[in-house]
Amino acid sequence: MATVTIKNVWKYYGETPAVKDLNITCPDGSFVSILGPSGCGKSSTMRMLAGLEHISAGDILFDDQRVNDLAPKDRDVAMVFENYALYPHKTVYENIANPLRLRKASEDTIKARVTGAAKLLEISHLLERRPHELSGGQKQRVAIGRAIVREPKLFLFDEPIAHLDAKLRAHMRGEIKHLQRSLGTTMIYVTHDQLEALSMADYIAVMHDGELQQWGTPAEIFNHPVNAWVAGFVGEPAMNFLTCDIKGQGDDVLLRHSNFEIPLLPGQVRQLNGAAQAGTARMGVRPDALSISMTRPDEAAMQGEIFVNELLGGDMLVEVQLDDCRIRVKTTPEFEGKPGENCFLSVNRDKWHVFDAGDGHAYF
Ligand SMILES: Nc1ncnc2c1ncn2[C@@H]1O[C@H](COP(=O)(O)OP(=O)(O)OP(=O)(O)O)[C@@H](O)[C@H]1O
Repeated sequence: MATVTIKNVWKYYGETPAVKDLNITCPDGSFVSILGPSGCGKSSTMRMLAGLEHISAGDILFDDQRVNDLAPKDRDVAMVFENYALYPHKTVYENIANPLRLRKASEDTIKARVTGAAKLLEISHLLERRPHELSGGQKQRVAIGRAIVREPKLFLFDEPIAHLDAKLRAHMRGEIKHLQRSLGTTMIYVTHDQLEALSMADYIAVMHDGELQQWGTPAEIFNHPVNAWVAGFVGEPAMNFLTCDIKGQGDDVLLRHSNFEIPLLPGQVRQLNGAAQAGTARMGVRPDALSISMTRPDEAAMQGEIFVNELLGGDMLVEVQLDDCRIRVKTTPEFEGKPGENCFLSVNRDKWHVFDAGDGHAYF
């Protein structure tokens, strides 16, 4: 186990920076997800942690040890990739045993660790098979087994379940989280899938364009995004954004859209801190922080027209045309409004956000 510190780390490929001044501390024994879209620098970060990529500037420390110049084999790190790279001609047992054989471990140690890992991963019955006789999920377990037997101080998982089908992915999310908890080994898990990060990690590092946008627990990232980019990236269905004017003075401040006006709560006025008063701002509201009705509930309600309804299992997602934009509302499957009908939307006033119209930082 190890505390992993990434300190002012940069990665350049030629002139182009792929990772820009990254600072992250992953506590010992924690499950940390590095989350971001394709090209944001996730894999470059992982490869620097593993020692597969030179660090252009900055330091990486495992506990107090600076590992910048340590060869991959000396870092005591086990990696699992999306491509599990099993040896096709070897049995599952031998695939899992391979790193121990390379270390010249004793036959007793190999047997104990391989059977232990197989039991943990529930693949004991597959030990004599070869990779072509396994499903995608089973192959991934073998790859994880091969990482576990090394008993490393750090696991690096790079999109390990991205290619599995949705049902198996959901299952493996739980399995990997459970595994990390039972082993207690620090894990850094790269994904572009916000649901994976939110459901598995103790802490999430959200990256965009090589830069760390936000570090926090899943609840902090989801409920208090630091900027409009994080707010829009995390959460499914995605947050709605509306450009509004901010009007008023003192404690009486309103968010005004062509369609509605919402008075800010006193705490929200303080958080705005005068910075965006008398200007434009972006209002952000998640689909489940809105409620929809067919009659006007109060003066502050937004008025729109139902564009389309989508039934998503236990929820109904309603897309509403609001002047020149569309916003999405989560409601129950019993909702009876039909496309083309007028409707009203109310905002849960504790659960909306205001972002700066310029740089997008969150006021609240
Ligand atoms: N070996 C390389 N040479 C040049 N540029 C590279 C190299 N590897 C990555 N890059 C560039 O660095 C940036 C970050 O790439 P990286 O693979 O770290 O992103 P990522 O977030 O892991 O993306 P993905 O999810 O698609 O794998 C991208 O713009 C990519 O094109």
